[in-house]
Amino acid sequence: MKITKLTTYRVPPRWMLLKIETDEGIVGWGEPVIEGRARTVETAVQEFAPYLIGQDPARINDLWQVMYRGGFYRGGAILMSAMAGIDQALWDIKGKALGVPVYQLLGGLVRDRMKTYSWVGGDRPADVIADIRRLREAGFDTFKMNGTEEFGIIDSAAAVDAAVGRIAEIREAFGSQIEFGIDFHGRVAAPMAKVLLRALEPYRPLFVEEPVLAEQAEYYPRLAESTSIPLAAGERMYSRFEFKRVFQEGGIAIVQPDLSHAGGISECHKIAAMAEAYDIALAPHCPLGPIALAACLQLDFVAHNAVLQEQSMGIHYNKDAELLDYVINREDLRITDGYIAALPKPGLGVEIDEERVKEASLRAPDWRNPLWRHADGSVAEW
Ligand SMILES: O=C(O)C(=O)C[C@@H](O)[C@H](O)CO
Ligand SMILES: [Mg+2]
Repeated sequence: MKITKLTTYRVPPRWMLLKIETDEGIVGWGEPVIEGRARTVETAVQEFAPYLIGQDPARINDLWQVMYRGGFYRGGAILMSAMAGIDQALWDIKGKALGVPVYQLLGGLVRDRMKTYSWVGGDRPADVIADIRRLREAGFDTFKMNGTEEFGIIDSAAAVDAAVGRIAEIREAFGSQIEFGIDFHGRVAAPMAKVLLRALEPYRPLFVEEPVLAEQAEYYPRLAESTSIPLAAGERMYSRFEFKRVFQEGGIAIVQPDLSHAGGISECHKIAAMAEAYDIALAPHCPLGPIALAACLQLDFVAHNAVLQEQSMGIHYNKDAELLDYVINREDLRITDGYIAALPKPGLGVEIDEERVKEASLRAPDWRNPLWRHADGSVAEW
């Protein structure tokens, strides 16, 4: 079998889907995208295309190594996202060619269903109580929300009280009937992370995510020493070579690689195994589309340490399109009582409605994340 064509579709809300065709008519789909840099990743995918066309799609490991080591400059958000989507599509092709789901090619199921969580509250997490009530009726009992709005390197007791007060209201309203992660989203600098973590301690969040920016990873072990709250990170780390330093230094209890940013199924499968060796839980990051989620689930079903899966249903970013808008059979990704069952279909387990994708690509936005500023006019972390 030979790769014959790569076609990228940028689509609402902010995703990009990749179709890889072969000379035997088998087609694989991937989701190479960095939110806010779709066109840049699209160019990176098209730069890989001349080498890939004519190659045997079954040789995923060699193609991955060529894409990674064949460039003198390597790694990083753009290239690893382009590679991630290509890798996902190659696994989709392999599974379809052999007539099995990808998880069968990775050693088979370690679980029958995977627990998911739902976002609440949006960029400025004001009224999350109503969101939680609505989603509990849909069967979810685990949630994630942003922990703060703009937050200063050093900030006020009032800003801390505002962040903590919202969490106190949640515990007051639901007690221990629900679990929730708090995403600091990199908005909190190291000096205030310790203050916030200590103030949140009494409300026992399931985890705090990105307690500091990924480029401040050296703080993870020190922050972990200061709190019993499990710390989570990974969405802005792009290869096992980045994750290994975090594993060695410690501090992270839950690792959250994004299968559309960190080199795809091949790379994240290795990251998951490394994490297991350090007794670190896996909770893949996935605020994206159906192919990214399907790729995550293929890993979740073979990784012993997988504990939670993010999915973007109803997430505040999904304007003009929702998680399941581009799949033919929405039942493939049905969430029942907060769980998704193992996807039985060959490949990644979802079938893409290409006509719908083509039509939507005519409306593709150039999504950019908001640019926030502090009251003094200086740039604030979003
Ligand atoms: O889902 C998460 O955990 C996030 O932090 C959302 C962030 O990744 C945005 O997708 C960036 O545009
Ligand atoms: Mg996050």
